Amino acid sequence: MKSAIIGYPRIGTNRELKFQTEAYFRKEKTEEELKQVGKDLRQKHWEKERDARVDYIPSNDFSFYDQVLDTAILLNAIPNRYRALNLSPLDVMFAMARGHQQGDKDVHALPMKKWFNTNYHYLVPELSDPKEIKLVGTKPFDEYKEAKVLGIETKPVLIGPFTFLQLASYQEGLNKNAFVQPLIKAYQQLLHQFDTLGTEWIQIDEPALVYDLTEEDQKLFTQLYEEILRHKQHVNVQLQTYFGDVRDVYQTLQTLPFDAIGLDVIEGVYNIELIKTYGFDQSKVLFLGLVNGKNIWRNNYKRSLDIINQIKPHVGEIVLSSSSSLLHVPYTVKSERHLSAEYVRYFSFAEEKITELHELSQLVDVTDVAADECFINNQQLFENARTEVDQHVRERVARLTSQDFKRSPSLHERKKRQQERLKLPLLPTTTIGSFPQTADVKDNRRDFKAGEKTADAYHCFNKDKVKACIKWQEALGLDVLVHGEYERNDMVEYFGEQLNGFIFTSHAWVQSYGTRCVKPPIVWGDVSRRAPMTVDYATYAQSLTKLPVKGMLTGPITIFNWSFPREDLPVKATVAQIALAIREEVLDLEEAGIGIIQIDEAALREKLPLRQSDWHTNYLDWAIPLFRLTHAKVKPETQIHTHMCYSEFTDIIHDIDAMDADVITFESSRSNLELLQTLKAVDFKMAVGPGVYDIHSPRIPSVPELKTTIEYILSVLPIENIWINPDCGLKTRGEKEVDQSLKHLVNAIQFVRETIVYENV
Ligand SMILES: Nc1nc2c(c(=O)[nH]1)N[C@@H](CNc1ccc(C(=O)N[C@@H](CCC(=O)N[C@@H](CCC(=O)N[C@@H](CCC(=O)O)C(=O)O)C(=O)O)C(=O)O)cc1)CN2
Ligand code: MET
Ligand SMILES: [Zn+2]
Repeated sequence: MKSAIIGYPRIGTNRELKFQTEAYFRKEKTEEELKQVGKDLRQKHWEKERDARVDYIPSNDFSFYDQVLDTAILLNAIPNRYRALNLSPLDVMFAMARGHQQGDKDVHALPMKKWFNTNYHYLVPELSDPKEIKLVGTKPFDEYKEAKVLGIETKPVLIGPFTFLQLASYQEGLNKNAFVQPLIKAYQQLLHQFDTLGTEWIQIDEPALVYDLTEEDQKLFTQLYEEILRHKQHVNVQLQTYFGDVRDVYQTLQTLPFDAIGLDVIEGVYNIELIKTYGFDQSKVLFLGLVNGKNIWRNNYKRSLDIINQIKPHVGEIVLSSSSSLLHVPYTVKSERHLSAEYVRYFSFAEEKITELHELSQLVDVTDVAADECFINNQQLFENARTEVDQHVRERVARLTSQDFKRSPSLHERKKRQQERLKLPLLPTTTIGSFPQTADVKDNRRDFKAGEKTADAYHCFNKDKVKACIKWQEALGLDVLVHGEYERNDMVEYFGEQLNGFIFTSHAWVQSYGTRCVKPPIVWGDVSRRAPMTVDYATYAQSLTKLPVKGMLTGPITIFNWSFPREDLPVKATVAQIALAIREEVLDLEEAGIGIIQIDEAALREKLPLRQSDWHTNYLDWAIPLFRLTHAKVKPETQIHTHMCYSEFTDIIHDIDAMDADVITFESSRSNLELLQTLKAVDFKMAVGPGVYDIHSPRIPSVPELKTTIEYILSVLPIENIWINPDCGLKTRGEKEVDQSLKHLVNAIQFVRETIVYENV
């Protein structure tokens, strides 16, 4: 059997691409130098895959920022405001990704959204003129040729037109339909050009097929591919899906003239049923995704061989594949020099996964598998239960009763008591928690972790930062302060490092967006709290000021969703354990006199099942109560905040309300505050802080634009329910940017407050 992968990570084993790109942003590297870094990385990856004997090696899976943005540019979907900047193509791309502000030029970045149910973010293409949509780029051809020169035949990867249309945004008055014909033409040309190049295979990714599809969606999909494939000649076309099953179009896929279909049988377990029930066109190749592209555990060869054997009778040729792109896992366990071998042998990152694929593809053809050394070694990992059980934690979870999940008194009553205690002004201003993680902050942590600095010196430095941060916020005139999160490498990893049951890595970076990466901790065993995790810094910060300082925690759903989960325990069981640990922390903060506690659930929306029928039963029905578990026992006068990064929760607004926090802040500036109308429509009760500017871009918002935003918010929601804040934490920004942006924010709010007072006289 042959093997394939859908895509490989691209940030570099040591995040070379991140560091070089950021250096380019700072103008310390030239365009040529940056392009060379990309070229070297591509070569390294192709050679690695070739040496691991991957039969179908992807190309065009590389990107300097994001593959959806690349696709938009390939198809000429570049809004005029970016063209008008008169920048080089590379800088136009970065302007679309990050915004651009220089002299009198000032454009926002495109909106950024979650890539399906992952922590990766893509830029939302903006479609405004069907006449403009055409194949203008050459990236897929260039990278194919680049590999060819190295003697490597690759399979170029493209995002398909159906997914592209589903993910794009449309100018008023336009919708998908207007863009169907130009897209068909562009993809026909793509195929034709690959024919000319003699390319053997291309892979067209259509992950949007795993959503619930309406009849109209299904028609659109069929129409697109009937036309695109009508004049297909030499190049073989593989239609690739991932992150779920394709129940709505399974039979359509069989009848369309694809040469291969790629199905994920990890998240899309139901695909196995579909194959067994409806069969599989024998003239097509099945790319069978059974090495998990999103988790980091070794593949269980016995289970994989079982799946292959179940499917084999129904299918012609099978190629073994990853279940998704390997973009979502780190590079290699070889970089983990500090983790004990006892752990490491259970892990498989991208490099190990391509080896697993090769081993599996060999094992399929072995007659006596049970006697095969490679198989035996693999099975040893799965024979004995891996972890000990923490009986104490399991009992605590089992003993929870409905009272543990219910906060009283009512929100309305709490609001009065909290206002008596906090005495906040109208339209209170605050920030989301983190302040810039400048080089000195990171160096301090690096020195400490490398053993070059004592714990005392490490914390001393951080406390000085906290002190300066409090003074800074007081000078700015903010109302509710934060300590700045200087002691945290990341809002999830920090807690992972301190909780029993988690292990953490030193180099296992995964791209989150652009040059930003995360190092998700790994859930190894049962989770519990060893000791208070945040109380020291919180009380220290509060001791420096009379203004309230928010205690800052990450919620259990987000800690879980941004970790690599264990697979031997139901998800909700692990989340319940984390929730108990966070509850202890919440109560300790309250006990220490912290009056406002923020429990971030930035990732709540992310793992909402892709199919609506699963939303409640598989997720919200336990996730929302487990959030309440963390704060249900606090006093009425303790104010609970939560924060969410991605505000697409119109559909689940009642579930958000049921979290029963007192205040929620959320990202909204890149999505034009669309959520506000929903909040108004459902008479949302919690106080809300809709982010008034986008912190993911270095662009500084002006006072007039902030005023306009605030006035708009005031026109929709009741004034006594509104908080004013940026849309997320400030850790990725520079100090100067933050200072200016927050000055503008305070300036704008002072003006608005004065006009309101004036109008009310
Ligand atoms: N887990 C998670 N997911 C999230 C978010 C988030 O905050 N956390 N936010 C949303 C947006 N995504 C984001 C993801 C990453 C970052 C981010 O800033 N990441 C940092 C890394 C943060 C970190 O863990 N830093 C470490 C490591 C620092 C470091 O770079 N160390 C060097 C050595 C020091 C040096 O010389 O630079 C190294 O390891 O090589 C630390 O501070 O300790 C980055 O990519 O730059 C921001 C937003 C959605 N998903
Ligand atoms: C990604 S959500 C971030 C929340 C966190 N408190 C911060 O400000 O960084
Ligand atoms: Zn956020």
